[in-house]
Amino acid sequence: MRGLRKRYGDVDAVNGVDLDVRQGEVFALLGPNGAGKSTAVEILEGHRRRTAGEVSVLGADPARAGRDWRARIGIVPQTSAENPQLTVREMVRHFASYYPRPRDPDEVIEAVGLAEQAGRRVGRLSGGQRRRVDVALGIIGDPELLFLDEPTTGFDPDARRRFWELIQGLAHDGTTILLTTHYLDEAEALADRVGVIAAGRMLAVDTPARLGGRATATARVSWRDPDGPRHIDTASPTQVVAELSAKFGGEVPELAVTRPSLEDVYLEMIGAVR
Ligand SMILES: Nc1ncnc2c1ncn2[C@@H]1O[C@H](COP(=O)(O)OP(=O)(O)OP(=O)(O)O)[C@@H](O)[C@H]1O
Repeated sequence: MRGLRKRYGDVDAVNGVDLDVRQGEVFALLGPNGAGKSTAVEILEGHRRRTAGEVSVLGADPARAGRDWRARIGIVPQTSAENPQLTVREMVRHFASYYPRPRDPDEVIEAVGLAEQAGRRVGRLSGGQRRRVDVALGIIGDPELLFLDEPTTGFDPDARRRFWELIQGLAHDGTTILLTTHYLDEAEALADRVGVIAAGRMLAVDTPARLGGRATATARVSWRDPDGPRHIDTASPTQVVAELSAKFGGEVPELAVTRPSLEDVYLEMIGAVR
């Protein structure tokens, strides 16, 4: 996208965003509530009209692309409209019939961890289980490009880890993935690169490890002395650890070397535009 803008009345929801997501990449869009993430993603999906700017998705303009293009993308929207009367298996099979080359419905149900619930009506599932149905419907068409809008909201920790493995598997098989998330650990686990949006503008795009200068940021070396916990902030933690090791003659009690977390740099970044 180049110079993407979306205006609702007098609100600039997306205010001149440039972004390239590469084929085969997992890209995470981060940003506070109301930053413009869903608006941008829905424009890319062809579900929302833009006010201005250029957009190309799999070589087509989503505002004009047709059914063939639609069959090549998969969408897990933020809120879904499932039929509560259908069973999980009926629902997934039904969606499979929309696509020219769908994946096997039972395999997809298994992959999202719903094999045991396959015969249960969607309306009887828990919130997290319904979210897994959404994910199943997003991948049933075997998309080249998958959009995931806050996919793991409501997942328990085990389901989130399993979902990550599913996404890593899809990425490994070459699916390009654009996701939005409020979970920084999710972005760190999944994304090749992240983009931080606030107030409709892209503040930074980088790998999770390098965002906001994380990789070169001052490290904190902390340990326990006989008289209590100690720490030093330093640009050369290896040297500090070597000195401590010599001083203690071996193991340094409670030794840790830490750098700012992705959440630390993210919060600092969005704090600057509040
Ligand atoms: N249909 C609409 N009509 C008017 N304003 C809208 C509409 N949809 C979104 N907005 C406004 O556009 C801005 C961006 O909203 P958007 O849903 O894109 O944010 P988001 O980053 O996805 O937020 P969240 O993390 O809460 O999902 C907000 O100020 C929102 O109130």
